[in-house]
Amino acid sequence: MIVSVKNLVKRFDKIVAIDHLNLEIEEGEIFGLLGPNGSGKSTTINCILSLLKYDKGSIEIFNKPMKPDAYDIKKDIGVIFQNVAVFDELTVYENISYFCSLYVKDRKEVKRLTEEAIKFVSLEEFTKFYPKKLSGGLLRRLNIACGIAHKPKLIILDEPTVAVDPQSRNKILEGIKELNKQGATIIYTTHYMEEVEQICSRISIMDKGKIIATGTKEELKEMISVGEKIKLEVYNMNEEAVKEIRELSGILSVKYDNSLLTIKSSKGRNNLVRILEYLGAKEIKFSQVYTELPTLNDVFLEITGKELRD
Ligand SMILES: Nc1ncnc2c1ncn2[C@@H]1O[C@H](COP(=O)(O)OP(=O)(O)OP(=O)(O)O)[C@@H](O)[C@H]1O
Repeated sequence: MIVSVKNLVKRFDKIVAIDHLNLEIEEGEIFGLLGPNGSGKSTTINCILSLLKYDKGSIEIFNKPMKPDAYDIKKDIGVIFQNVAVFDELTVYENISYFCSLYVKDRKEVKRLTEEAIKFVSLEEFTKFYPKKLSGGLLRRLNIACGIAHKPKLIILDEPTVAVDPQSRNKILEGIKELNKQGATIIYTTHYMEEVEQICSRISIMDKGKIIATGTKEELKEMISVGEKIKLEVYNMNEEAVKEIRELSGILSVKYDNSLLTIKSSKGRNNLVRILEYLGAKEIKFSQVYTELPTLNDVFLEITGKELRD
């Protein structure tokens, strides 16, 4: 086991930030911790890293108890925090080299690893730049390079793509997949469901300090009753018709707003056929039919009754 968290409880005075949380992360996973702002993702990470004292529970990393002075464990962990943490007085090259030298003593090896990290995040043209001269996306890439240059076995990224342009975001996500291919286990926290769907092999969904569901994205979507979302543009719909569609078999909910009819149906075949037959029989005209499979937001909505919000 790479990370094992048992019964973790963390309070800030009266706020219970983490409420009896359990996590097991195995070697080779890209593990996603998905939850809205304030759900407890960063607090969980800070406890895992022994940066925060917790009230109850136990944490093991690489099958050894994690403690504030467990340097043998820490040298094999790379952390990339939400807030960029680099030195303004050092250039791109000097920053990466500095962070790498905290873990690696041999100077030649530090140079080799620094150059490799620069190449990995495509900052070759910016090695002599100071952080203040970098755009937001490039700065994030520097932050990542500083966290991974020493080739850690476990890489923890806490919301590394907040306020990043789409191009840098994709580069970051592709980079994470590559680090995983090279052998690193990844923990990735975010409130963007698309990101965990794109890269994570397993996902835990958090809300109010608790893990409310865990599985692959397919398993999570299997847990809920929504099978698909059907959207149709319909122009002459009255309340009676909305009510009758709601009563068709396999229909979970119906919303009609601004000529758009949104229907959530349960798993199973022929839901769309039944709706179209009904509209045909009632001579209700429609155009544009879209169907969507459930998203992780639907999973969150069904379990918690509220939107994950993107
Ligand atoms: N140092 C602190 N003192 C008091 N309360 C805190 C502290 N840090 C976090 N909290 C509270 O603990 C809860 C969990 O916060 P946390 O930052 O872990 O959530 P998060 O999921 O990482 O959210 P975000 O994406 O906004 O960082 C929140 O209610 C937050 O207000």
